[in-house]
Amino acid sequence: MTVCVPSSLSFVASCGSSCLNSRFRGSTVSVRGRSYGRRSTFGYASKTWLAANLSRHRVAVLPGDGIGPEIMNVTLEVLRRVGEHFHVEWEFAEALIGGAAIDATGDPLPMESLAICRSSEAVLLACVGGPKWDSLPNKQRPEAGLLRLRKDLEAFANLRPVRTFPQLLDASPLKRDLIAEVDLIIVRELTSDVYFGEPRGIEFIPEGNGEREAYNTMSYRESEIDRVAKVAFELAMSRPRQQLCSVDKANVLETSMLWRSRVDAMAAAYPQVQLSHMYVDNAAMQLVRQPKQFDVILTGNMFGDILSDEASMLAGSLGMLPSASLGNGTFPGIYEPIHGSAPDIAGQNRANPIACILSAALMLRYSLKRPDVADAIESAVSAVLDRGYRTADIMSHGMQQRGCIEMGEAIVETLRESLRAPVA
Ligand SMILES: NC(=O)c1ccc[n+]([C@@H]2O[C@H](COP(=O)([O-])OP(=O)(O)OC[C@H]3O[C@@H](n4cnc5c(N)ncnc54)[C@H](O)[C@@H]3O)[C@@H](O)[C@H]2O)c1
Ligand SMILES: CC(C)[C@H](C(=O)O)[C@@H](O)C(=O)O
Ligand SMILES: [Mg+2]
Repeated sequence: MTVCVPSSLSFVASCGSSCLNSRFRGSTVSVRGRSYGRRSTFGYASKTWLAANLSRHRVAVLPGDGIGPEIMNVTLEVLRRVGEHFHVEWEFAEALIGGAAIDATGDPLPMESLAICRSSEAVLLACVGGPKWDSLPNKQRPEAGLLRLRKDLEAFANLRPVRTFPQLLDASPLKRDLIAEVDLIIVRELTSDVYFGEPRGIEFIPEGNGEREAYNTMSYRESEIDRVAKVAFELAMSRPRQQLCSVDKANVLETSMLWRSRVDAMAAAYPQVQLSHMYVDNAAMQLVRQPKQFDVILTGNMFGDILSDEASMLAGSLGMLPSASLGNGTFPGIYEPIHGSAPDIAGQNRANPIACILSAALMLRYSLKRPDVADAIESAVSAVLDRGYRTADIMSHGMQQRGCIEMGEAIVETLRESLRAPVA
């Protein structure tokens, strides 16, 4: 099976293609009788050069709820800036999801949104949910729209990289030495487990004097375990340490027992990978005791959800962690920060847009095959942190606090400065 993961890794992936843009309509300019291509901020490029180097990408943009529109606006500005420099023409196809979609259509994932996502090369999503919709029946909640999107696009492998920025070591409540140079990645299964298992429900117990019982089903098929385990093994192969820790609860749960046996069986095909297993309760503790012991962590949907929020504190904040949700290449990948809609700070210009911006960088790297552009964005984020700019969630002594918009402007400005030279 082909798995849709970074082309920079040692195996092939197909996540939608970048296409040469024959429709580009930039103005041409004439200098001393010679006709040149479109004048960019940075200089002139020949028509032939432009024809060969222009790319046009259609991206579904789903701002969602709460801080979603704020961080998405900033992220799109960053993409526009790098687009100008690298001659990437964007088609941002905006679509509704979550509470915003419920308010407009009654459905957290309208058919039209799904069609827009399916017809795009990648999906860039901010976050969904909020107290306004918390009392709706489960299937009508904003979160149900997100889960349906992941399932419909068969995005079964959710990659959640956790890297500490050296500039943010004091932003974490954990000790500097403990978190310096953490570089791990959680591969979270995303379309099965107790999130999707049937039966599920809340019912009155027969003869229970009005008492209700709620139940969910944790289930995994072998094929579901195998396909995500393969992603994790391949990823581990591509990394210098080549270590894989599979996290489960195989001392109690049948799903985990099956999980462990399938992962063990696959290990024979990857002799270079050093495989270990860990129970999830121990893994939660080890992540804060000695996070540098981890390289690639493979785990199920619910354990991965919880462990990744915990791991975000290694990087200083939930507002720092991006993610990529990938399938086998049939459908576009979904790129989303791991955090939620942060209703407590929504509408206050206090959100950290970096997780969303870094998710856009992952999109460029994985789906759009533009690691050069992704690098530029990641470097600009790092440079802005070097300058001491911080949103409230990563603020520490002596740094300069900025709002969401100002943080975005600083990143765009940094890109403007660092990308001054024309593309050769
Ligand atoms: N992928 C998603 O869309 C997603 C993920 C998690 C939660 N949710 C939903 O979001 C809503 C709120 O859930 P929650 O409060 O448990 O989790 P949350 O992630 O929204 O917020 C948890 C805490 O982290 C802070 N935070 C999160 N992102 C931040 C950012 N970018 N910058 C600064 N601070 C940030 C929040 O202010 C809050 O204090 C719920 O409706 C939940 O279902 C959605
Ligand atoms: C909102 C919710 C459905 C979602 C999840 O549990 O997958 C979120 O917590 C996440 O981590 O993306
Ligand atoms: Mg979560």
